[in-house]
Amino acid sequence: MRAPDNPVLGKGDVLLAVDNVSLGFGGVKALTDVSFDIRKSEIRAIIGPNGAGKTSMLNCINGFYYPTEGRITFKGIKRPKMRPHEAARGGIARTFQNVALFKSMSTLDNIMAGRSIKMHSNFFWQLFRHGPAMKEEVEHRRFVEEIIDFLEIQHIRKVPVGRLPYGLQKRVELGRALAMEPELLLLDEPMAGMNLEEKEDMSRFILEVNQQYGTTIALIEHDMGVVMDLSDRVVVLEYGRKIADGTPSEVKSDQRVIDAYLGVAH
Ligand SMILES: Nc1ncnc2c1ncn2[C@@H]1O[C@H](COP(=O)(O)OP(=O)(O)OP(=O)(O)O)[C@@H](O)[C@H]1O
Repeated sequence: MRAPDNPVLGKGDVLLAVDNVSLGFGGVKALTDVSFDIRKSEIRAIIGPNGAGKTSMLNCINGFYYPTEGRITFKGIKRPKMRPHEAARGGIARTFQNVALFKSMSTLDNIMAGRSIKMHSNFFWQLFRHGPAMKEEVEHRRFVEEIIDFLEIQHIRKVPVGRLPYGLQKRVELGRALAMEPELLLLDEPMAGMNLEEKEDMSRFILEVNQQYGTTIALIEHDMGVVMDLSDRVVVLEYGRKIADGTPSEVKSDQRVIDAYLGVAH
């Protein structure tokens, strides 16, 4: 029997399942037979040395790549081939290793751009900011302002993001992803390039998003302190294969994980 299109999942139910996924680029195998799941309302980390296949995995989950083998099931439904914007409409939003914002646009406009995925009125009405579009825009703007308050970025709401320091750009990018009200939020190295204070702020926001809104989060992160503090469960990849999966303390004491990280400068 086919699952309903929008099943109501409770905390701890499997939200996304990755089953035997492999991904190849010509002769290079980025992922080999990887399986794991992400449960509703958890913070799930994906870790591993450089080139382990972490970003490739996120790209499969949000539709940038389609697995060569295996399948991905989201909310109980085997995912058809889908593009990133379709995944976003389905409830999967992400941020990128290198910030991907509209640099000449303000913080507010970048976050509004993320919100546009939720807007229903057609282009004709939006063009004239009239009728249904007007009312809709007011509501969406209110939601975006809430995100701006939540992320404590009121002071930069009108600033073009290209002029902001990197740590703040990362925060705006998080805001844009939150504007999509995702069920699953994918964060690719959310702390990369940040100083200690910025990392603490970002950790706090990630925890608050998870706890206040119940948003399920999967993140790639190299800072092991952050990973161990934030995540409920950790999956470890090495050379495209899964080598461990468990709670932070289980993973930390796993000999294969210790070996994989020996000599790696993270
Ligand atoms: N578009 C692509 N074309 C060819 N090879 C690719 C492509 N994307 C990734 N790869 C290869 O797949 C492997 C996994 O790369 P991936 O970026 O997923 O690793 P990663 O764990 O995210 O690494 P890092 O921590 O350095 O970001 C690497 O060998 C990489 O060179």
